[in-house]
Amino acid sequence: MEAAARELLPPPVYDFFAGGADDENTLRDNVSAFDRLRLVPRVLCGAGRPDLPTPPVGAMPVVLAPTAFHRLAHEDGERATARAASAAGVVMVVSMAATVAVEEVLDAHRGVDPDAPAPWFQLYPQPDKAFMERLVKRVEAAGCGAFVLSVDSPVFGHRRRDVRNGFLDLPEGLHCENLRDPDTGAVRTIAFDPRSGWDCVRRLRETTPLPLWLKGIAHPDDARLAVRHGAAGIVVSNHGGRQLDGMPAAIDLLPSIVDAVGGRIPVLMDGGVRRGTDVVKALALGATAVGVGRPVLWGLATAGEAGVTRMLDLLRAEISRALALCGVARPSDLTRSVLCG
Ligand SMILES: Cc1cc2nc3c(=O)[nH]c(=O)nc-3n(C[C@H](O)[C@H](O)[C@H](O)COP(=O)(O)O)c2cc1C
Ligand SMILES: CCCCC(=O)C(=O)O
Repeated sequence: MEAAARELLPPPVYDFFAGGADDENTLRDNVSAFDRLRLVPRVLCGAGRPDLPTPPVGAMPVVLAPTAFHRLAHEDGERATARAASAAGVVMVVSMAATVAVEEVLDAHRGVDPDAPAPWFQLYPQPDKAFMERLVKRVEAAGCGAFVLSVDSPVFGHRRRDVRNGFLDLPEGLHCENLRDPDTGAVRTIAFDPRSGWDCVRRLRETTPLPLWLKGIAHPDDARLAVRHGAAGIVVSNHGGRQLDGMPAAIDLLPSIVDAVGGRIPVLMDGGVRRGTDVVKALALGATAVGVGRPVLWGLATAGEAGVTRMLDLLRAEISRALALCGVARPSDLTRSVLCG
């Protein structure tokens, strides 16, 4: 699907989606680290056909990671993504930098299956606290089920492809609709705030009763702090290799964080998940579920809603087959013993 999307997208847009920070070492490692892990199945387990539902996320152990600017991939943008997520019963994490307003994304989602798990909403900490509070209330009113605070972006990563391509602003007509002022119609820009600290988490928890996840946790000490600050869960992530180049692959960060959390809250991971066997490996290392970022964009670029649906169908079939081949009945039954060494 990536190859097909690359044919269709303007090269600077493909590069913005595909690229990572600086030398892209972390970007490449996210994928290759999965390939270095090997699975050792058990036989004659009599596990039957696997059952994929995965609380607290959805119909399978996969969520759609928040990615910016879906209308760069397809005219319908986040509406198309939401319809595919709704049909599949998986959680879509709507980016703060979505190019469709959260109310319209939620309408599209409800239009397919009103009983599907509600989308979650991703936030970057903003220095303007009054604005943050208004946005949180707006997102609650729209019907999102949780917030995901991305804590890995005190400044924006340095993406050399974008610098080379002069890819700085959204093209004419596309805007971050969640940052539009309802009174003036003006759209503000997303701030990346190096002064934000744990008080931002405290404040958000006081602002909303919805579960608050922290995304971009890499250090076990931060995982413990997240638990202490009442996070509903964490997402182990290096932002798809787009922030600090030189970080370990996300899958290699996972085990020590799972150990630090000790089962107190669910741990998700994202970065480099491309196959059902990658999902199995992450779950074996203690993740409750995984996020996929770029695969959603490739699906969108190739065929809009149908492309995202196709991507999710492929993943679902691969997860189911991999679980069956490992002799495991459900995602939560996976343990480290299925991994070699
Ligand atoms: C084009 C693009 C845009 C992204 N935009 C956001 C964003 O707005 N907010 C956020 O928290 N993460 C963002 N991410 C990071 C993803 O949520 C996720 O961590 C990453 O894509 C996972 O890696 P994968 O693409 O290898 O699956 C973005 C990633 C990409 C590739
Ligand atoms: C202004 C949001 C840009 C999102 C993005 O590119 C990323 O988070 O990687």
